[in-house]
Amino acid sequence: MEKQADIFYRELPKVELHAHLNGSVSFQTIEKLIARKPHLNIEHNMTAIRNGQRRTMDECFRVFKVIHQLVDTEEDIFMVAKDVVNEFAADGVKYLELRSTPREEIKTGLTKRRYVETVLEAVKQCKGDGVDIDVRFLVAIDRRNGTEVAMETVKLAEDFMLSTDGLVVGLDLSGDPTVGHGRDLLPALVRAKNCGLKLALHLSEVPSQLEETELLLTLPPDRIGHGTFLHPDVGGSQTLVDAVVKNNIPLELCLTSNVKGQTVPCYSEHHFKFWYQMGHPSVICTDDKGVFSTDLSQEYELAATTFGLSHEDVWKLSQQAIDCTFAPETLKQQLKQRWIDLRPRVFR
Ligand SMILES: CNc1ncnc2c1ncn2[C@@H]1O[C@H](COP(=O)(O)O)[C@@H](O)[C@H]1O
Ligand SMILES: [Zn+2]
Repeated sequence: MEKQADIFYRELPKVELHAHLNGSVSFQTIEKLIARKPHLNIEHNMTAIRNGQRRTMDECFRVFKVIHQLVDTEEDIFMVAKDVVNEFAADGVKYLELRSTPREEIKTGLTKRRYVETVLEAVKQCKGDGVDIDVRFLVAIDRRNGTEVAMETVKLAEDFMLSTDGLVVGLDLSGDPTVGHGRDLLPALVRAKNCGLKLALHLSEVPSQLEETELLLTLPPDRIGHGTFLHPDVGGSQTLVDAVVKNNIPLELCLTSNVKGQTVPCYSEHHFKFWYQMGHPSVICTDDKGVFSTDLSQEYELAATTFGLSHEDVWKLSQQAIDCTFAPETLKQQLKQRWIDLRPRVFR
């Protein structure tokens, strides 16, 4: 991260609903990982996209491969997860839904089950240390891996949902949007929905996904990641917009991710404007705070300065995000109370 957001945005209590674990690894943590694995010859410019830089989506997905090389043992995952949770807390995030793709690494003996357990152990340790943040986890399906792996992932998520006292709340569908098709993943997603896992799906992140989005909206998902190409002005359709509105599906919007990944030409043309003006539930998120060199305070500040939002508007935006979480009702109520308690400090 290169520039700090104004104090109002840092002190604003925030909810982060769209954060990929390995995309959220900070410069400092990358430093520690590089020191652990000098033989990989990985440099910082291979793991983060600095301000003013742009990458194609393809290049973005190559960055994740580099980070995955650096994060391939239980120890690495534990450290990364702890650091990421602490960093979000330090940025004023009070509730975080973290997502990650369970990975098997034959070389190091890492299994998908241990992968998830390790992330959850890190989350619990943070809680035990008194870090001021509530964390929940979404198990991610990488769309490139197809039908069978998706189904296995759902089964794993289901097991964890039942055995972790509500820490695992749902499923994410992510991965390179130019690879694979949602129709192959539909049976796994239907199963997930039927067993009570909440669904946060990356939809229409690139222009070519109209048909897939139409299909996956029939589930319907509980939240949509990006939804960049849903509306008719950018090649989507009114039918898609109507389906999202009718089902009241919140959108997770990640300004810097979309601008740096070049699916949106500039901040002022971000689809936040379209959905926010309609009064549709829209949640500002980071996506990959490490890779895109940002944090949630900065994303709120960027939304405010780009679209002329007052501090009061920004406050409402962060408060309304509570209702878009997959947290149980009791936790939502506690969070709403926190917002009330913290307000005088933020507006002093
Ligand atoms: C930029 N837009 C994006 N679109 C789609 N998927 C993305 C993404 N950013 C990240 N991921 C997904 O998250 C993984 C890295 O974190 P984890 O190893 O799971 O913790 C990536 O490999 C990709 O599958
Ligand atoms: Zn994402």
